[in-house]
Amino acid sequence: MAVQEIQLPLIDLSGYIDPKSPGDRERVIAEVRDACAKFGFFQTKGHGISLDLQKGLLNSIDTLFNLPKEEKRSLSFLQNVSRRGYEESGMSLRDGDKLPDSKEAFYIGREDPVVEHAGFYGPNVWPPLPEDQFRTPVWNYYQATHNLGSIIWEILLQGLGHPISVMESFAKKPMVMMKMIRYPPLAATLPGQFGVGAHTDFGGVTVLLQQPDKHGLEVWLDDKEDWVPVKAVEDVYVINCGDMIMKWSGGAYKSAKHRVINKADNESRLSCATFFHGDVFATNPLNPDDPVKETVGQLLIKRFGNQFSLSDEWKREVKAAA
Ligand SMILES: O=C(O)CCC(=O)C(=O)O
Ligand SMILES: [Fe+2]
Repeated sequence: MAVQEIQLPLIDLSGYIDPKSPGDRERVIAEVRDACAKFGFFQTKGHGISLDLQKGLLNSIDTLFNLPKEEKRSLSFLQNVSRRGYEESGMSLRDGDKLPDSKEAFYIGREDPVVEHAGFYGPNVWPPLPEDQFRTPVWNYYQATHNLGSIIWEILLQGLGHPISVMESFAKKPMVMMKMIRYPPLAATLPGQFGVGAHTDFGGVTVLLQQPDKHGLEVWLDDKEDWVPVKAVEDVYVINCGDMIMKWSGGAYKSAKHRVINKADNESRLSCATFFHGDVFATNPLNPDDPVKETVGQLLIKRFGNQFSLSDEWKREVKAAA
């Protein structure tokens, strides 16, 4: 089948970030709209995130996951009310999957000094590594992808005819979670086990960095009824829309199923996904007239409520604020 030759659109964002002539921005807005309508995914260059930041982040992820198992376990995200910290291999199992994900992950988010809204906002967990080896490069990178996520949201809003100003009320204090991931070599996974099993992303915009040449991501294309590999190319990001965007855009933008199988027998694979959701109490920015006033927080709880045993306090607060 020719399916292997299908490539996701590659969009140069510099036309939007740093337009050189009239019409550049409109062109990028149209390209992003078409890609998200057709695939829910695209690849991008000209995104404004320096290679130094990308390399610094990948080094930090490598250092983190090379810490002794016990040390990593002591940073468990299950002990943290804001779900920041370490997730061990084998802890994620989706309904319908036979085996849990082989990946291990580490989560950070907004750095809020105190826990608020029972855990939507709060401080991060930082591993006991020298600042210049972990916290500084990771935080700098987080801010850069936070910025890129916001730009993509802006573009998506304009693609449906809304002004950029909608972002002001949507993202005053946006929930932006970052997930650093390591996939074990293929030889170390069980037959039939995935790095990350087939899923759609929950929320808003996902900004994904794949370690260069460490292939493994596959996207489901409805019209081909097949999985399409997305090559891991240096300095090329993968952007995709989550379920919240699909719902809020009335299906104009797709949230596509994807999965990861590390293709390398003897080498691990690193990646990092930044999920730009929006303010916990924000409602639909893609259709401000939407009569359903469901908030980002409520949608998050609906999706993860059962999976992640959220505290009742959390659920009550978000309900009360609706
Ligand atoms: O590692 C990747 O390439 C994708 C990860 C992913 O889909 C996710 O964490 O939601
Ligand atoms: Fe995903």
